[in-house]
Amino acid sequence: MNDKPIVVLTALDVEYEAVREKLDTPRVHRHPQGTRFELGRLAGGKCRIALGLVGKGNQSAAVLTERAITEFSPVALIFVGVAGALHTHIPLGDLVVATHVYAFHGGTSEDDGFKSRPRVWEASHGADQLARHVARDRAWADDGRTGKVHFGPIAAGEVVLDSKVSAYARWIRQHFNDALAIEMEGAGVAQAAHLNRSLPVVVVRGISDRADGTKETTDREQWQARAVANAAAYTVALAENLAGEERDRARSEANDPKGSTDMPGTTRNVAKDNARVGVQAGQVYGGIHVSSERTAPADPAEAIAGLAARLQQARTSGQLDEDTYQAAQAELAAASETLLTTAPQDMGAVTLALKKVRGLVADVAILAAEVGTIIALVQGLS
Ligand SMILES: Nc1nc2c([nH]c(=O)n2[C@H]2C[C@H](O)[C@@H](COP(=O)(O)OP(=O)(O)OP(=O)(O)O)O2)c(=O)[nH]1
Repeated sequence: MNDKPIVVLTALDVEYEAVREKLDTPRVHRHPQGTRFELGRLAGGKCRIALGLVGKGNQSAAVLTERAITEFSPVALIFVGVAGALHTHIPLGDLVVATHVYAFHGGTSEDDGFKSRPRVWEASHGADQLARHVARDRAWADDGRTGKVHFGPIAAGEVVLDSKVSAYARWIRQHFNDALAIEMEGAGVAQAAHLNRSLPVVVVRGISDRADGTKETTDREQWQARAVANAAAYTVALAENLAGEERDRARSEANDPKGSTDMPGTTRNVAKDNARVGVQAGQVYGGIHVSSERTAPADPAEAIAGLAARLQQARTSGQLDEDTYQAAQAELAAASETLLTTAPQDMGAVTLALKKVRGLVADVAILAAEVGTIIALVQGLS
């Protein structure tokens, strides 16, 4: 089964908490640069979520979206948060899902005034259709939620708008008249996704104020928490649907590999003790070309570095759990260190550390085999 997660990003703690509540026993996933994601399945559902907090603003949203995409290779990305309404027909607590995101700050300042040069990102057709379907279905509101989902453009900039009459308010009304809501992260997220082969992104915003000078009051009345609770409920339903579509797609490709340019589903083997798995295949079409997947490096240090990278991939794909991954990396680091500081005839400690790694990754046959190859390389040094 294809088990790539859906990445869900948020800017504020109140937004993060609203989504986190929906996860069944989330576990921390630490990025080497310090970003902490939480991975978990939706309670009562099948979809895996990688949840992250990007903070306020388009810049950090773009950087951390890029980081999340690289780390998890997700099926799709959803940004969930609050926003201010730009049209009076959208009440507090309703949701706005972006059909377009305007980066409204772009422009040129000339003698006769400021000319707008916004960047615009359009939601992908498939994601937009599915988001509308989920909104119509209203199963997400089964627990009595009354919020409505509106589809339309969202304006994303670097300011919190809390006025009807300020220069910003006039500027937005004049140039982005169809924008339904205003916020500060959608443009960064959309740009990062666009640069990643146009990964499908859905921006979901719960309306928590009217961007009209009353934000302090609506914040005090807890509208952020109320609005984002609606947004999180809708997001859960959307994520399950996005993941379901991806499963259907993977299944139909596996059943009809001729119509697909990708490899059908991956076959994963678990080899224990002395068992070995040669080739296991469901159906084989056409001529068969067999070659070794990788040429093993002759240098043990290089081989250990390659293995460290593959351990990381195995952790990301869920083949290795966090504790096993950390323990294996620690042994690998010890092996590397000893390799550098020990004479070639005295490699016992390196071999021992590598054997511990092999024991730790024994459930992932391909990794265990790779460790075996490195052990042989190291033993060949002495
Ligand atoms: N409800 C609402 N949310 C907005 C607006 N503009 C805006 O960027 N957002 C979204 C995106 C940001 O992540 C976040 C900003 O809201 P906030 O409550 O943190 O704004 P603030 O900086 O004035 O808040 P504070 O820390 O001063 O209390 O909410 C807006 O006008 N209304």
